[in-house]
Amino acid sequence: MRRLRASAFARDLVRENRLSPADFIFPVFVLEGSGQREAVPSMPGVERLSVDLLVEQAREVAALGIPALALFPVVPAQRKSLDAAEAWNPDGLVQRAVKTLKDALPELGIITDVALDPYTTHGQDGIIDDTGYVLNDVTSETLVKQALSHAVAGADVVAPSDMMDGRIGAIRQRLETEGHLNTLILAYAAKYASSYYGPFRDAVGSSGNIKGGNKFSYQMDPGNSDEALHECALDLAEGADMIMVKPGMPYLDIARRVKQELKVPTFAYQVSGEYAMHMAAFERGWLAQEPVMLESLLAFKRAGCDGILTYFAVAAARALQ
Ligand SMILES: NCc1[nH]cc(CCC(=O)O)c1CC(=O)O
Ligand SMILES: [Mg+2]
Repeated sequence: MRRLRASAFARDLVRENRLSPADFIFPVFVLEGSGQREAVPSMPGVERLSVDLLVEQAREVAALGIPALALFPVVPAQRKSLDAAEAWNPDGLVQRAVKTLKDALPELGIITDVALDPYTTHGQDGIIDDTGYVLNDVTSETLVKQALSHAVAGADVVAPSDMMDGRIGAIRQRLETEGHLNTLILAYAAKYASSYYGPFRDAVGSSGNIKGGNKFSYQMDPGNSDEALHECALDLAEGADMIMVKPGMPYLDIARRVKQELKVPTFAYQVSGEYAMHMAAFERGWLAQEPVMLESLLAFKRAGCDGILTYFAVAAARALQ
């Protein structure tokens, strides 16, 4: 076996999987105002940006050959409510950010997150009843309005990350009747109730709202694997174009099964906690940043993913130039 490992040319020639900037989706946190830039303490190197600065960052993203951005809003407390009405405000932060980005960089794919957690006072992804239970169908109707407002603003891809049942079908139907025939749906079909999301909740400012709560009644149980295939099959039947598995590295087995059994475009989200643990080790000098970052991303390709949503997108794309 060692003959093919003995020289760089032979290793290059027989390498089965490789990374390219075209594999990445870059997640960004968008703030109100202009000239605003805030560091996220639990995610070193990640900044929340107002739309004007985000456009500058998006230019670099596009120049590096990264195909798409995923937008996550930081919603001011006074815009949060029990009914999450700000989520479908045509002049809301996300809707304005989408318009501005599409005007500035029409070729860059813009993916929007369809979920209510940035907009609810309690930080849950849906509308709750008086026991705190997240109501499925009422939430789904709200998600339809939110997704449509994103499509109207010009989003290329709407990405429901809420895990309500039936919402993909409802969103697809509404997009069709409103004439948004080519708006893509990236379904967070296999999204686990993970403890790796903590830094993200800090970044969007929802961790204080959700307090000691959890999302066990709608996100998947980490013990399950077959259920992920069932979830993905349902979302595909309802009209999803692409599937997201989330988190990433601890769920590579799921990404592998989804790709192998369903043979559809499959993405994985290397989530905030995965980013944070890598960065913590890099900052301490315990792991070497560039090779470990690239190795962590290559694992997704080997598992069969078509792409990776990662906070390392820009750093990795630079490393690959
Ligand atoms: N709609 C919720 C949402 N959208 C993106 C993330 C997490 C992403 C990350 O950790 O990087 C979450 C997590 C949650 O359920 O609170
Ligand atoms: Mg589902």
